[in-house]
Amino acid sequence: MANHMRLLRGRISSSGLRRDLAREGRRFKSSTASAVPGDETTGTRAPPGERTTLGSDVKPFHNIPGPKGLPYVGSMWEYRYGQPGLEKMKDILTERYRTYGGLMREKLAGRTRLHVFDPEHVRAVYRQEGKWPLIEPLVETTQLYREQAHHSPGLGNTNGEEWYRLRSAVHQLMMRPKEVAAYLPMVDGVAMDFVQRLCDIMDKRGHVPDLAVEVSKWNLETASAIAFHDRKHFMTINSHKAELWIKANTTIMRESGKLRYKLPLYRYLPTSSWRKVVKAEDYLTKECQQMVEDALQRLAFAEQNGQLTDNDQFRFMRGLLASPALNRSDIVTLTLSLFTDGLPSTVPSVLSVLYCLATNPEAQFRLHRELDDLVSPGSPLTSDVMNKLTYLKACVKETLRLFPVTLEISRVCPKDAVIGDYKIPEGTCIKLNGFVAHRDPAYFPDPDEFRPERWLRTSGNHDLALQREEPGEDQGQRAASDEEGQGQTGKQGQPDLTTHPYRFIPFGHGPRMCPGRRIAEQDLHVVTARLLHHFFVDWHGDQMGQKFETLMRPDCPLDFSFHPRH
Ligand code: HEM
Repeated sequence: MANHMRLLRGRISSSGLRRDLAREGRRFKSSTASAVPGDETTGTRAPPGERTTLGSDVKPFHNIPGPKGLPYVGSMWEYRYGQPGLEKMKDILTERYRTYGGLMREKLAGRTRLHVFDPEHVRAVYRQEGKWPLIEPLVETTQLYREQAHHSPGLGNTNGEEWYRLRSAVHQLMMRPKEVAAYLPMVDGVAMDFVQRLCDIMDKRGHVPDLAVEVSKWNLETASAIAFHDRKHFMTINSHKAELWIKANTTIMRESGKLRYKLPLYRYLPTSSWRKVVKAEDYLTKECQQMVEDALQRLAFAEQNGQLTDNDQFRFMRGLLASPALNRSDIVTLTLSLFTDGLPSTVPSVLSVLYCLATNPEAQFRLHRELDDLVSPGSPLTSDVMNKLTYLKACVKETLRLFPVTLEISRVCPKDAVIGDYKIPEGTCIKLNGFVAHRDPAYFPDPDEFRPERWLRTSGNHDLALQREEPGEDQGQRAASDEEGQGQTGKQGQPDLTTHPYRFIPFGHGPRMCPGRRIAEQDLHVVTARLLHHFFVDWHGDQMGQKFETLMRPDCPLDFSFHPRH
């Protein structure tokens, strides 16, 4: 009990947030330094004509529409026990958007949240987020567990100076394209082994039992190759170990998603859900500590024996060790993030890409043609080849539009602001629900169709190039240039919403943009290239949807078949 009470002072507890807000206030006045080294994302300008200051005609916060709900618990019961139920969170939020419009206010267990659906309002939130944006923890139970166990909090679970210390230590290491491209040969090697693994285990119909688990093992193998410069054989001899990792991660994401919409009793009492989470977190942390220790020993041995012959050996570990700001606990937590964050994000995205291609044979044929031109089974995928796979990248982007992994991006308002003519008080918890724009015909014509072509444009020499238009694409520079207007101007001087830079930000934007983005994209591109070069993929199931378990994953049995093409 005492432990639970102590946890009230958690790193992103309300008092912690107040401290962070006070610090933020100081920095807004004084700081001109960029948020993370090499990042000049912030300080975006307001489009001409858009208000940024508080005036007498600004409407009060409580006038923002939203469900009334019960006293204190607010609309929590509707998510937990209403129709269509928590798993269908995406549908519930879409319905809320239809009912209340681009801004919606609701209360959940005493906490008022502002939901922001409209890309123009999303832009307004990003514009005032500052250089050290404040968030609610990505996974609240993980934040609480680490606080209790005195572990380093990890990037998505902390704010202020602690966040900056961690983020600046790994930012270049994870986000610099050159840094990530150094892992390409290893990532490609694992993807080729994965193709072989599918060939080995599929039945005569081309059906792979437990495909989601197999893709998860591929992801763990790729992540361990990057993190530890080691192949752990999770797809073969150590597959049982991988299954334990996958199970622990699934437990955390599932239970955490449920606990988010319950009264937070687990903060004071060891409820059954909380005990499951602690067991899973204990397992993952202990295993990761062991793997980090093992990697450090191998690295020391290689150093002592003059075996470190090139920079790519133990690249990630050496990068972490080179940062004096990081202690051993930070190194374990950051490595754990690299190792497991792909499970609930990259893995469902791979499954969704396969689904989109299997159910859109024309797109699949076009991709086959691109791959046949550029990829050869016996040769490694080089950066040069990857750069030319424009249709493949458009397929991945289009999949993330139709099947986004995250429903909400969190921000806490660092100072009083105006969004959509309403006053938003300092400290307001904001949820950016940009995914509704993904299915809005104003932003994406024929939004329910899988049309990778919408991401392609013809360049001067008639080659197809991938559009670079979401602000996250290049860390915000483009967003800054697009701040002049909605995007481009369409017919009759109306803003053309189909080019709005905030209509599609699957990895977020600004200094807190997903640091795993480049790693996730490389993993997705490479594995899709290898799988689709080798197989024709078919789908035999019903229409696939998504279910909510903190993040989004496929909601139905994965009835694919894989047919070798060559
Ligand atoms: C398809 C795959 C993925 C998607 C769509 C995705 C998406 C996101 C989004 C939307 C955010 C919030 C960004 C914001 O607040 O503006 C985020 C944060 C984060 N992601 Fe990812 N992610 C993916 C994969 C990964 C991977 C593979 C890793 C680890 C290697 C990772 C690590 C993180 C971390 C640590 C944060 C918190 C960053 C911070 O608060 O500074 N993500 N991700």
